[in-house]
Amino acid sequence: MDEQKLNRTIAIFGCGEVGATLAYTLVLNPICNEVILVDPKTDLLEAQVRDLNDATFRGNNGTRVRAGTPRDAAQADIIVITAGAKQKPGESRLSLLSRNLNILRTIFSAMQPINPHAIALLVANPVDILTYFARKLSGLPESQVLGTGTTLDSARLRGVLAQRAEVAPNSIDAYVLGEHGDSQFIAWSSITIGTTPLEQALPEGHFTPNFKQEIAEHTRGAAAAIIASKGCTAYGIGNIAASICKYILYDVRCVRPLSYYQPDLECCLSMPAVIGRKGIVRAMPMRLDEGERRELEACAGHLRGVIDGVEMELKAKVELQSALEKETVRGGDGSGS
Ligand SMILES: NC(=O)C1=CN([C@@H]2O[C@H](COP(=O)(O)OP(=O)(O)OC[C@H]3O[C@@H](n4cnc5c(N)ncnc54)[C@H](O)[C@@H]3O)[C@@H](O)[C@H]2O)C=CC1
Ligand SMILES: CC(=O)C(=O)O
Repeated sequence: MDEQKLNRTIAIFGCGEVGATLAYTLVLNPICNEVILVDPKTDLLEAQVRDLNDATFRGNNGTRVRAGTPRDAAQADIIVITAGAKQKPGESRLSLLSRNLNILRTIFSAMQPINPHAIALLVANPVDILTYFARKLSGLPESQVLGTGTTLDSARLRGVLAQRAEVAPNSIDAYVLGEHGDSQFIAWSSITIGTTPLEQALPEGHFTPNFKQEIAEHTRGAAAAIIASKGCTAYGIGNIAASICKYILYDVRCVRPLSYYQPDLECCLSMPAVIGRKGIVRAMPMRLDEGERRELEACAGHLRGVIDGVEMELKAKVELQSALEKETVRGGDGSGS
């Protein structure tokens, strides 16, 4: 094992489809010496640990997988959150919010205190909203809390464009931005194949509004189409989350559309950023045309609306709790009626 892999730990909350696929990807492409899995389903957890370790013995690759507690996971270099409910066919990612936010609260409260240098990588959905609240719940610096965001959608976009243009996907620079969800949008104006703008790279007459709509619908609907047949998506996100872990541990400084806090939009959504050992090293400003700018603002407005709804509900609960406590004190004093 090379020097950089020594004493590197990646903790994964949730060892269902996504968590186990990520762990398996880390075993096949070793970048750390330890993977810690945390899941309240203890039978599943033990079985996943044994099965994953079986995959490490043949090559003696130096990565070991073990079960851990939230306190163990809190000391990892990277803490990945895949824990949570997933969409049933026809359900939206946003419908998972209240269940997965409760799980997120449990996880971060069980982890305190957290390694101050850890990077929290959110995968569970709705990933942009969970990333927003993980910043608050973790107590970590803003730049150390990020979500996989539209990295997966952008890969799907490159895949479909590659088929249409008959070139390799990695020769295409194309970004889906905004929400990892229905309000996402494609930054068409900046797509290039090699250095050639997409419109010129496609056969004449192909770059039409219909073409754009068809590709956008394909990309936006890709997860639902897979979930309808197999009940989950795991390989794409497993590979992407493992790559992001590598960019972090090796300070690779790749530019990817990750979900992170956008101060001007007051929410977390995906915009290109440089990713390295400290998480979001810096934003990489991107030129958007007027229509794309409007889509970004609409997307942020939508996410902000969801966040405001959660925060109002929380505030109402706190106020109710405090009113009930006052009532109890008054009753206890004998001053109540
Ligand atoms: N961001 C993205 O691009 C993608 C996100 N996802 C999301 O990832 C999440 C996980 O999906 P799957 O693995 O397919 O679901 P799954 O149901 O197979 O696994 C979820 C696991 O989380 C565990 N869990 C629940 N509470 C926990 C806690 N407090 N601590 C640790 N583990 C806990 C469950 O016991 C379960 O084993 C879902 O929210 C899904 O929507 C899935 C694919 C892509
Ligand atoms: C499930 C999900 O978020 C995805 O595959 O994009």
